[in-house]
Amino acid sequence: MSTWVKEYGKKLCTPDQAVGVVKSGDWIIYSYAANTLPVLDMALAKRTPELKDIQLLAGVSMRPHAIVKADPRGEHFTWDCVHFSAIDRKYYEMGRAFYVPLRYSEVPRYILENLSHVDVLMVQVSPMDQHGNFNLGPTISHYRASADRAKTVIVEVNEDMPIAHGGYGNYLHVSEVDYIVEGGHTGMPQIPTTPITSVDRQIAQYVLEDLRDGDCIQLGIGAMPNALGQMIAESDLKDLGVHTEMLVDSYVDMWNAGRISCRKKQIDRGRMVYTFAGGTQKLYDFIDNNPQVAGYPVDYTNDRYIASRNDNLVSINNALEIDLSGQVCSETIGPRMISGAGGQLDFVDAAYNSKGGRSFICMESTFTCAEGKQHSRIRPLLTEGAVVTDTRPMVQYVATEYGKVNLKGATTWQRAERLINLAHPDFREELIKEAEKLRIWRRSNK
Ligand SMILES: CC(=O)SCCNC(=O)CCNC(=O)[C@H](O)C(C)(C)COP(=O)(O)OP(=O)(O)OC[C@H]1O[C@@H](n2cnc3c(N)ncnc32)[C@H](O)[C@@H]1OP(=O)(O)O
Ligand SMILES: CCCC(=O)O
Repeated sequence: MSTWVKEYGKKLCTPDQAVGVVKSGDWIIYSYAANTLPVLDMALAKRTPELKDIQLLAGVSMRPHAIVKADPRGEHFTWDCVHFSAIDRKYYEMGRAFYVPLRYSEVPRYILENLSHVDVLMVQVSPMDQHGNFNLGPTISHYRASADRAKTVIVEVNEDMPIAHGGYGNYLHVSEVDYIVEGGHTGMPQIPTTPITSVDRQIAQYVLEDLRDGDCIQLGIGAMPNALGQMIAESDLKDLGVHTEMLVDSYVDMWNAGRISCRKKQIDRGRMVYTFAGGTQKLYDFIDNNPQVAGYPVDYTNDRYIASRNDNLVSINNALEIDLSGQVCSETIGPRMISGAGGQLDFVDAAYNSKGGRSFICMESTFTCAEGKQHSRIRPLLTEGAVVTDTRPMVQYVATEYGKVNLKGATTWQRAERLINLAHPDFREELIKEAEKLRIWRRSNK
């Protein structure tokens, strides 16, 4: 029996024994994206009545949590989230979740330097290999920093987790783990691709026109960037590279269609670089034991200097609204949290700083609310309480279904004119009147 198998045996315990280490007042690094903790979550939920003031650091939840069901009012566990998914948004609407305003690239440093204490890391892993390594599967993100900082490391083994190749930081070794829980076959969360609308296709078409063979792409979170991924798969582009934050199903389609080779990249040549992946089984099967994908910690993937070492880096991200001066809000509607800053600003910055790089902010020109009323996403001022995700000097191209414009170096009147031309025609007259009041409308504008 190898040393590592013996060590595994000593650390193996039941879920209840493992969560027994948690005490009131602890900070726990908890589930993130496809790294869910179905078994430890159930065990911890059973301890709800006896625990107080537990801080859970989580994000981009892809499965609902037993501890939220056991504590719907948040009297025992606080949900501190670095990015909201639709599930986290529900917790927030219940008054149950809080946001940590951060650029995603900064999360490892936040864990290492800004949290007063990190008591426990709970992380899902694939089964141990013969060298004593537990692979982190599709979520590398901030787990290396978390293991470095946490006083206690608990792993939950999922037999269904793919083995993801990486640059560094994609394994934990049994020697640094305190408790091992065997979760059996708990599957991977399945996130279906959102159907592509005709408006998504129109917007994506404007970006597609600007893509060139050999570009290195980053597609952001949400429906629209993934529509573009589908359209790239159907195009005749070739030798695309990938240096991104989130890997989704459309990258598999682009790969299978022969659009991606990563051969023109300046770093990680031949490899699709990402920090977390979420999608359907097709994506997890693609990652499994595939040396052409490389998972890295987020302070590598999203670092502007590292990402922009790739020439022709093109970032394509979605937004919720933009004001006439070019300030972009992608995370709130007024004061109401929708998602988070994520890696949007990281990649807007990195793409612009890459030789030949370009950054695109894309959005449908309108939003139809539950009452059936249409609202313009291009607004004179951002909705009161909205936060600025990308400051106006950072923003380069903006696209809606009415076209695309470049805001870099544009004056305030040029910005107003260009953005009003991207608005739905029903709102343009009103926007011009407001621009006049804001003194950003030039009489000869059209
Ligand atoms: C991932 C990478 O590789 S890097 C960086 C990418 N990261 C980012 O860009 C971070 C910021 N961006 C985001 O989080 C996303 O792109 C978003 C939120 C802008 C768009 O994401 P999508 O999933 O396409 O958004 P969607 O249109 O489904 O809207 C999300 C929610 O906001 C609501 N919403 C959207 N616009 C409005 C609006 N104008 N008014 C009210 N509600 C709105 C929707 O109804 C939906 O709510 P629900 O799911 O609770 O019912
Ligand atoms: C933080 C993960 C998601 C995003 O960047 O949008």
